[in-house]
Amino acid sequence: MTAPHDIDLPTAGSTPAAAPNPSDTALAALRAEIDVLDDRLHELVMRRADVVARLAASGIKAGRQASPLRPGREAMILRRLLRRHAGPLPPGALVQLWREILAGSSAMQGGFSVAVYARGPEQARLAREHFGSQTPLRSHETAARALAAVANGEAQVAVLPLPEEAEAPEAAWWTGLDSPRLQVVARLPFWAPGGENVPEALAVTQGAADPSGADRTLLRLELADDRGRAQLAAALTAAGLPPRLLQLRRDGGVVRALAEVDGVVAADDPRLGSLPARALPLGGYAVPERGE
Ligand SMILES: O=C(O)C(=O)C[C@]1(C(=O)O)C=C[C@@H](O)C=C1
Repeated sequence: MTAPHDIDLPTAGSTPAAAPNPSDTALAALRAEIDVLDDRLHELVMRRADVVARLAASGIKAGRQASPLRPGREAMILRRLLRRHAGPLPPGALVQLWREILAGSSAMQGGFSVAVYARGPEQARLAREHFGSQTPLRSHETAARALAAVANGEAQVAVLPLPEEAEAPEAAWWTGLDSPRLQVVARLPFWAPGGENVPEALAVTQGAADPSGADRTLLRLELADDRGRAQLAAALTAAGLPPRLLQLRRDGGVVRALAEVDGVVAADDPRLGSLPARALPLGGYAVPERGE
């Protein structure tokens, strides 16, 4: 026998429980699916961080370079992921997710901060997006000050504007870059939608970049005589270093050129010896990815 209070009888005037709305049920089911996937993703992100911690603790990288940053390796990771990427998530969102992960990985390996000299808010934003939302970023009044912060170990990376031919002598930071101590190691942004004129910047650290498999080098050329751009381009091409870009400056009596060439060119590369100029590699970067 059931006790009377166990029987669920509708009482006069009460309304029956509302049937669940089918769209609410569907929403709850999809959100439950998302929760399961978020847990899995989180698990993997934590496992990845454990591997980076093991890498850092092993000391394998110790002493090789002042900064934990390996832009070439990061470029290889991002290129591989972009190649396998499919589905509706925009590639820019994929890259930004990994930029946060990679920045967090660098921070885990010791102090990691960035000195920024930006000509405008867009370049400052590039630094923030590339080095993640959590990385300490400090703005400097001049490129020289941002470089000094890296040279004295206050920061691990300087983010500086891409050189422009017509800029003032004090803005042309590359003319005095203390290479090979300080070198260009990355070009920002690594990924951007194609077909747009994107603002860009260069990153400088102590020591050289690690090659990524598709790289470019910046060469500083100091010319003994004032030869023209076409002549210099021809000499570079004849040496096996056809320039993708060539900026020429005449500051006081000194003629300097900045050339961007394909591949990784070291200071002892024999091709540099045949040039009609003193040539010094200023570092280089992984060729940035520009979307369709
Ligand atoms: O491969 C390394 O050297 C790492 O430190 C790991 C890692 C990563 O998280 O994948 C982190 C930072 C570097 O800039 C590159 C890669």
